[in-house]
Parts: sequence; structure tokens; C-alpha cells
Amino acid sequence: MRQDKPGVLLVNLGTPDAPTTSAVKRYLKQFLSDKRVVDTPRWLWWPILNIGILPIRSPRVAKLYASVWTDEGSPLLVFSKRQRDALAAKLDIPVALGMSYGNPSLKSAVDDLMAQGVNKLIVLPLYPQFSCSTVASVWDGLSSLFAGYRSLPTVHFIRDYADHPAYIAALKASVERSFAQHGKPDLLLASFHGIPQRFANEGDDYPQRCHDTFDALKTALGLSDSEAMLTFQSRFGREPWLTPYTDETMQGLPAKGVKHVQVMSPGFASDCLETLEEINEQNREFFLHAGGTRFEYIPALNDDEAHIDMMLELVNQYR
Ligand SMILES: C=CC1=C(C)c2cc3[nH]c(cc4nc(cc5[nH]c(cc1n2)c(C)c5CCC(=O)O)C(CCC(=O)O)=C4C)c(C)c3C=C
Ligand SMILES: [Fe+2]
Ligand SMILES: [Fe+2]
Repeated sequence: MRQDKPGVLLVNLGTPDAPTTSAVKRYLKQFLSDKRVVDTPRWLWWPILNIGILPIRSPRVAKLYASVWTDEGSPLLVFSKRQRDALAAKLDIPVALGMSYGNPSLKSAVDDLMAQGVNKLIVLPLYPQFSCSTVASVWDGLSSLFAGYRSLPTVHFIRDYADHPAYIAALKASVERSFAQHGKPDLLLASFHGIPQRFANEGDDYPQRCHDTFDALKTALGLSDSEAMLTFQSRFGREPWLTPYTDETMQGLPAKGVKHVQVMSPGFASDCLETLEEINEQNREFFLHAGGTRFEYIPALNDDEAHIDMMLELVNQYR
């Protein structure tokens, strides 16, 4: 008889191996070659990417990575490893970490679990809100990996957890800590990573899932419509992305009387380039330059105990 041997696969996006032009180029090449991320026809995208984007973007983005890099490495990887270790400490089954792009690869993580005899895989992509550009890409990555296996594990794939009560409670506690430390701001701004508007028009329910998180959090905190706002960051390329844009909003808030803002990025399970640099450095600067007086960044849930307990709850549904 086949006996279940469960194991957990935590997945996140991935990050360069070093804050150098060559490592960033390698990472961006893999990331931006994924059709789930950029769906331009390959014959057209290949020269744009290899001749236009990579040579110019890689050295610029390497400098940005250098500004957030720690002694232990890239923040995204450092926090993801801490999450893996903290979750493993609460479980009696193996837990592995795999990244969609870069290292540790999805393959290394799945091979590690299979080598321990795991035949029931509980996959938790660490994206609270589903998007075809992230969660579906994990799905694709796994299925192409499995194409090379003779036997497949049972797979439980957690699609997202945008309005899971334990996730909302963990976010709420993080906001309350910030309010207690810095006082209640004029506005709580929740900035989510953007996607092209076209992806949503074609059926990606990502914007709805962001609103689900935002609405549940606003209700849990008892905030009115004027006390909290949702925006989208990290626009890439020329076509319209989800609006309102975080950077334009930041620049316009002081003129509307918002002088004290607290910003969180509930779409990121771990702090990373997009939160530590884009929000806490670039957007801080935009806001203060436009006449804002106080800007505080509320960290991602990272390895908060409430966050790890939420992961435990999600995983335990499938044990
Ligand atoms: C090109 C289009 C992109 C889409 C679509 C996209 C969606 C998307 N991304 C995240 C989470 C993260 N993105 C990160 C970095 C990053 N994202 C893009 C582009 C798209 N993202 C690029 C090119 C980069 C690299 C940096 C840069 O060149 O500007 C990261 C941070 C990684 C790190 O190493 O710290 C995360 C996390 C989500 C959640 C999402 C869709 C919902
Ligand atoms: Fe991104
Ligand atoms: Fe960015």
C-alpha cells in the first residue's frame, strides 16, 4: 500500500546571486524570458530583451540591489530561508524552499523533498494574491519539472490566501504595531506590485484579490475610506498597468493635505528590492520632496511568528 509522506514546498520569486551586473543580468534574463511575465511574441521579445533591456537595466538594477544587500545576502532570500526554517521548526515533515528564478531552484527543492521520500507535495507559493505572472508561473515550473519524472507525487497547490483570516490578522497586528510606535498617520497606503492592465482584462483576478486583502484589512482595523488607500507599484514597460500608480500617488498626496503617511506592501511575503528600495527609499523621497513631513514603512510579515503560524494553518489543511 502507498503510504502518504507529506512535505512542504515554499516558493517565492527569486533574486540574483550577487548585486553585480553579471549576476543581475543572468537573473533578469531568466525572469523576463518567462512567457507568464512578458507575453510578447518571442521573435520580437528576444532582441528587445537581449539588445535593448539587459545591457542597460542590469548595471542600473545591480546598484539598487547593492543598496539593500546584507551580509547574509539578498533580503528576499534571507527572509525566505528564515521562513523555511521557522516553519520546519513547527512541523514534523520536511520543508524545502525553491525559487521560480535563480537559486535555490525549484528543481533543487523538489529533488531534496523527493530524496527524503516525500510523495505528497504541499505547494505554498508565497504570493498572497494570485496572479498569472507569479502563481501560474510556479504551476508551469512544477509541471515542466514533473515532465521528467516517471512517478508523480500527490500535489496540493495553494492558489493564494488573500483574505485568509490568519493572514489578515497578521497584517492587522503589524499595522497596529506601527500605529503604536509612530502614531496614527493621515493615511495608511497599501502598495501592491502591479501587473499589466491587459492581464486583468484577459482574466487574471489579481486586482480583485488585492482589493479582497485591502478591504478585509481596512475592516479589521476599523479605518474609513479616507484613512486608507490602495495603489500599485513597480510598473515595467510601456503598456498601461493597474492604477492608481504608487509613485504618482505619493507625489500628489502632500498637496491634498496628507503630510504623514505609513506605507505597507501586503503583496510581498518578504521584504525585497521592491519594498526596501522602491518603497522605502524611492517613494519616501517622492513623498518628502513633494512636501510630506513623515513617512514610515511597515515591514513585510517576513518571519513574524503570526506569519509562520498562518503558513502552518494553510499547510495543515492538507496533512
Ligand atoms: C516584467 C513584468 C513584471 C511583472 C508582470 C511582475 C509581476 C510581479 N512581480 C512580483 C514580485 C516581485 N517582483 C520583483 C522584482 C521585479 N519584478 C519585475 C518585473 C515584473 N514583475 C522585475 C524586472 C523585477 C526585478 C527588479 C527590476 O529589474 O526592477 C521582486 C523582488 C525580487 C528581489 O530580488 O528582491 C518581487 C518579490 C509580484 C508579486 C508580481 C505580480 C503580482
Ligand atoms: Fe515583479
Ligand atoms: Fe521595482
